[in-house]
Amino acid sequence: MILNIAVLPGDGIGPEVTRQAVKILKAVGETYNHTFNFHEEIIGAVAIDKFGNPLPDKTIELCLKSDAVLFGAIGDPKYDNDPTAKVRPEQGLLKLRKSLGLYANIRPIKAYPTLLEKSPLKKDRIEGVDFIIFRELTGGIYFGEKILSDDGSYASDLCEYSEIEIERIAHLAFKTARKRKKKVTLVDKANVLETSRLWRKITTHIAKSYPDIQLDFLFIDNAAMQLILNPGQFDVILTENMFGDIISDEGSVIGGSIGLLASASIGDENALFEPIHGSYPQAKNKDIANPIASILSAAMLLEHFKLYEEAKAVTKAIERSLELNIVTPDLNVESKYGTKKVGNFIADYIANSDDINYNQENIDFGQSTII
Ligand SMILES: NC(=O)C1=CN([C@@H]2O[C@H](COP(=O)(O)OP(=O)(O)OC[C@H]3O[C@@H](n4cnc5c(N)ncnc54)[C@H](O)[C@@H]3O)[C@@H](O)[C@H]2O)C=CC1
Ligand SMILES: CC(C)CC(=O)C(=O)O
Ligand SMILES: [Mg+2]
Repeated sequence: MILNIAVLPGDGIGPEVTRQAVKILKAVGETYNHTFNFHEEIIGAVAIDKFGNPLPDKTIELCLKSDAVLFGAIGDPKYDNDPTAKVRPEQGLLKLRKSLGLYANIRPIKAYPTLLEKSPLKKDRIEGVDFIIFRELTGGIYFGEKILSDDGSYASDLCEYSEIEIERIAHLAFKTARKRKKKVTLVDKANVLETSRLWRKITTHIAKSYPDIQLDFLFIDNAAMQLILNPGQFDVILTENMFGDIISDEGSVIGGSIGLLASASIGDENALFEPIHGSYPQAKNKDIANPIASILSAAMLLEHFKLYEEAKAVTKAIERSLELNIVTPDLNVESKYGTKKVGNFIADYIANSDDINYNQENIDFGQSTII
């Protein structure tokens, strides 16, 4: 298969982790005889520094003509600490999602057997946990009209949703549940918000076309608690933009690190693959950021193009790195392995298959010649 992949590393740890994902895709391409072409462009704070624009036209054009986008992260403390900044890195990502019509952000969350002890949550609560959050990505409060009064004493963010925005992601969630444990939980705040009541009405209507799927409702405040108390109850969570953003970071605690959580942002015409974490500026250029979220996002890209065997090879290599404790310091504070070495191990494992006897003491890291 030939794929043209736009690579947007972005800011902070974005370039480091994305480099590992590209390395893994190159290993997959070489091992399974695919041609993956990579074209890089800027987005976020680096693009503001260069062009005064967090999403330059060239970047959108590249994404629109590519088969898929691999995104790193955006954000920089100089904007986070300046609430008056008019141009912000995050606007680049929001505009990109809107421009590409990426309305469904799919965030799988699972507890890896080898990491059960790494989570601050009790083992018996998280064992076997495996659910997916379907987060609406181009509507809601992030995209509604924003007002700041001239004297700066009043601000407003409008939360809006239309029927079609809810319908299209709800169908995706129900279809996915059909292939899983057949349960959809709509997370909202329908006791207070008009938009949430619209979500309930439309989702209840759509559920009639999926009689084999159980539809449950949870208010967001309760859902935030249930996610910690009893995460095993979830299969597919369907929710609006901001609630999905928040509960997925919370859910990452189940796996042991946000550095493990990948996502696919899907539209009718385009697809983008991105870790759920941000630019983690404290770790920039320190070779400590966990690259697995980015590498798993690359695996989701492969699945999107029905390259299931290839995606499996990536997840198997990741699982092996976790089993061998070849992990970054977020999963083992005493780890001697950094971002690059974890990436190298996973790339080498894919290229050499599991015939090699990986003896941790004998691993010659850096032998990966791919990047
Ligand atoms: N999709 C994106 O590009 C996102 C961008 N941001 C931006 O990122 C910047 C930092 O935001 P924060 O709230 O600090 O969120 P963050 O996700 O960058 O970091 C929060 C914490 O998560 C952990 N973490 C994140 N990524 C990790 C990785 N790969 N390996 C190990 N640990 C990791 C670290 O402990 C870190 O302190 C801000 O400018 C924010 O706007 C935040 C979220 C998403
Ligand atoms: C940085 C924001 C625009 C979004 C965010 O936090 C996310 O997509 O997870
Ligand atoms: Mg977020």
